[in-house]
Amino acid sequence: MNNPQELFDLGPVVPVVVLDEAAHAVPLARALLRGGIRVIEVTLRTPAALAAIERIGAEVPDVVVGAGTVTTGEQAEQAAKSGAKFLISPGATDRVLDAMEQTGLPFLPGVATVSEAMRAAERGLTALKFFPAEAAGGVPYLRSIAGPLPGLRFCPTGGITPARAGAYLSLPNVGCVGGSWLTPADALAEGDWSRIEALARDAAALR
Ligand SMILES: O=C(O)C(=O)C[C@H](O)[C@H](O)COP(=O)(O)O
Repeated sequence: MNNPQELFDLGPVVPVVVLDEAAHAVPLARALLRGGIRVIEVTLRTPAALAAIERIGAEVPDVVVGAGTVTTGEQAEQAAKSGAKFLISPGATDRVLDAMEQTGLPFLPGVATVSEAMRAAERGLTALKFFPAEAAGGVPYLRSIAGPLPGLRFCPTGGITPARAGAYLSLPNVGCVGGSWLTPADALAEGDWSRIEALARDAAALR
């Protein structure tokens, strides 16, 4: 995969995961895969994240694993070294954009305003994360900007629930949605993989 638009073809929902234990990475990825989810965003918010990315890449090759919460250039490099197949950032500073570009990996920079989206487009970036989706205006916002910014497609993330996801996915400028609801912290802590598999199955059927 080298085009970020291809991320949108991996399925309607990108699970956003916070992993405290690298040992949970492989059983989690397998549970998501059994439920029909082929993509996973491991957020770089915990010390276990890079090892988790490495393990999923090595042991669950049918899942496309990427890194989320990329907020520094160094994190972009580290994620690429750990085998991340894509990068996702909540924002779009020049430094982070440069670093993500340098990895050669497909990436989704985060934007929340029209000017941010236009700045990204000026760099040739047309696949973007819309974050924080619900707080920044949600479905009506994305619908409003589809006219003036017809070349851009978004992965809205932030505050999206299974009940809200369908409305986003019906918009022409939405490629997929991201969310942490598929991997609740208590299910992860308990190793409740069947619950996660069921949540994944419902999410995979969303579009
Ligand atoms: O970590 C990142 O890169 C982010 O930008 C934030 C996450 O995508 C959201 O926190 C997920 O949102 P929830 O589904 O509301 O939990």
